[in-house]
Amino acid sequence: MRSFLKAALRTNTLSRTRPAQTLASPRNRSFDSVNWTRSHVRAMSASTSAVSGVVEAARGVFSRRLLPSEHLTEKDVQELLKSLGKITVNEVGLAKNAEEERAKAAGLLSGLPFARQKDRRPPVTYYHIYECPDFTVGIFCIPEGRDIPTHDHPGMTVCSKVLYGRVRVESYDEAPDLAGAAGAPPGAIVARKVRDDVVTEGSGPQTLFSESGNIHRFSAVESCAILDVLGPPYDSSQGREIAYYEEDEAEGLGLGEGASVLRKVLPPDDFVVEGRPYTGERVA
Ligand SMILES: N[C@@H](CS(=O)O)C(=O)O
Repeated sequence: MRSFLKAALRTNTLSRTRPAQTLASPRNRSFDSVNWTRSHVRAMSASTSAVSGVVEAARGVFSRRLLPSEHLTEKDVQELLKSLGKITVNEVGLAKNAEEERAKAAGLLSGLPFARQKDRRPPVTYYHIYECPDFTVGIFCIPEGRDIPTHDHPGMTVCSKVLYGRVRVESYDEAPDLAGAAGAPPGAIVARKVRDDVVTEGSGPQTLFSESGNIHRFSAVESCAILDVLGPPYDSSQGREIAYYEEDEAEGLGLGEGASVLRKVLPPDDFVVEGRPYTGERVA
């Protein structure tokens, strides 16, 4: 069973009581055609679309190139980043969500019942757009105050674009060079925090590579949507199994300035990703 699904099933009853297709991630993303809405069908008539442009550019990076993902550089993903730059909430069917979230953030909907449901801890949602053996494309929506916990993308490259909202990105690089790193507790790695900032739609597309910024956490400062292209996909049979981490106390271990100790953990109990039917432009 794919690792994400295993983790999700392990984590909570909500997951177990829902039909399998409501759980989704790049590792579990098949949707039934009944989920397609009218707008989706309308979009099918378009012969090309900005979303198809992203898929085509991703093919150029992950399918046609002989270079393994581990060796990709900024230069190799430029076309893909350019095509991601053209995507807005309109192309992916999230204009209404974005409008509602902006209104909530501005306090305009504070009298309405759903605005009072903060304690319900809404889940992260996932809109599956496309997958093939070389890469996957989908959108994660993270409600304000929730996160995608610290995790890695072994041997993978990920190009992303924030479509709305504000997300804090904390990224780490493994740092075997740090003094004392070899003495990390079993099941832990020594890493350097290489990034801690807030990203918005205006920040433009971003990339993480197999050796840089590969471990990260997304925390929604405001509810946000992130379009992700991951290549190659997670696949435990190929050594690309997702791992989750928690930061341990590094002080007193003599690891040197800026060192973090990341201990491998199971995903938190309340971390659940629910699938939603994608209603945006169809991939030609
Ligand atoms: N790679 C994460 C999502 S993220 O890095 O945007 C996952 O597939 O769960």
